Amino acid sequence: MTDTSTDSIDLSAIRVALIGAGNMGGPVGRTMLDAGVRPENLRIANSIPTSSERAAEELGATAAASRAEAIEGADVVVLGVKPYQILDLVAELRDDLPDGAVVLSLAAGTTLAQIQDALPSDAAVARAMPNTPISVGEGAVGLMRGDAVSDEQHALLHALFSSAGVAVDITEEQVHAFIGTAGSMPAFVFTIIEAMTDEAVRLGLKRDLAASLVQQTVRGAATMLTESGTHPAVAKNAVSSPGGTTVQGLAALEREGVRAGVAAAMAAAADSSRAMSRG
Ligand SMILES: NC(=O)C1=CN([C@@H]2O[C@H](COP(=O)(O)OP(=O)(O)OC[C@H]3O[C@@H](n4cnc5c(N)ncnc54)[C@H](OP(=O)(O)O)[C@@H]3O)[C@@H](O)[C@H]2O)C=CC1
Ligand SMILES: O=C(O)[C@@H]1CCC=N1
Repeated sequence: MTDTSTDSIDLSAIRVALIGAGNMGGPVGRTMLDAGVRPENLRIANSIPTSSERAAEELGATAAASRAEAIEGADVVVLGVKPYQILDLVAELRDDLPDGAVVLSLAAGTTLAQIQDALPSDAAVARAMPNTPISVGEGAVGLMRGDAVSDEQHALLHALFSSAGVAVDITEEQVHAFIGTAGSMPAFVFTIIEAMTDEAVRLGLKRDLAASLVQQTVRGAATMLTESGTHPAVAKNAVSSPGGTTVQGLAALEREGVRAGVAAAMAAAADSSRAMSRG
């Protein structure tokens, strides 16, 4: 996985069509606005005009009257619909795609080759595997580049995700691991945070305090590892006094199979991605 410099790419004249601004397309639109795309140059088309208008208002972008209108003159066409819809959408847009536009699919489990096959052979196609924390600039994006994507288009895609958190190039084989580790991971973390918060309430803390303590501790632990480069096992040992409270909790975690549970969740997401890609 590699990082790409996005220094000095001016996004103020770049036109983006966002077809499908839902739970993931919405944050993708937001991060592109944060990176410098102008609101009038981010045109949104959802399934029906009222939905496009609602999404555009929420993001501070522009609603298009139709999918065809959204992609007119676009430099980048982002496809944020569900995987089962994407090839029909590509077939619908095929004849109206502007020359020089790069098609960027967010869909899990639909390969570059499948999208490329539905388009003229010289069409530039890329995939992005984002996660929802890009909405706060703390997400991760894996970018997959099709053969017809030029160096300039590739740099443009990186620039569009420059406010997302981390954006790295990955291969389509790596995307399965990437989904387990980043794309689906927020849902696993949210579930664990919910469980910790509920238990803090059961132990007697008020819910507001419980929620803020759990979030602060999870955020703090992650920041500590990032900033210090310390191995998690070393950081864990520094919390664990001999015969103290932490070792009792850690022994319970191991007994309950938390490590195996986390690994199984990540592997299940990766396996599901691989199975979807096989069709
Ligand atoms: N959610 C996540 O965390 C992640 C999702 N993804 C991928 O992102 C894609 C979208 O997922 P998600 O955002 O969760 O799904 P949502 O259901 O939240 O959003 C789908 C969006 O597509 C729109 N849509 C549906 N049909 C059409 C159409 N014919 N033309 C234009 N827009 C249409 C919907 O509009 P309307 O509301 O009007 O129906 C909605 O805005 C999927 O392919 C998924 O694999 C990738 C990484 C993470
Ligand atoms: O659940 C899904 O299929 C999508 C892909 C990664 C996160 N959400």
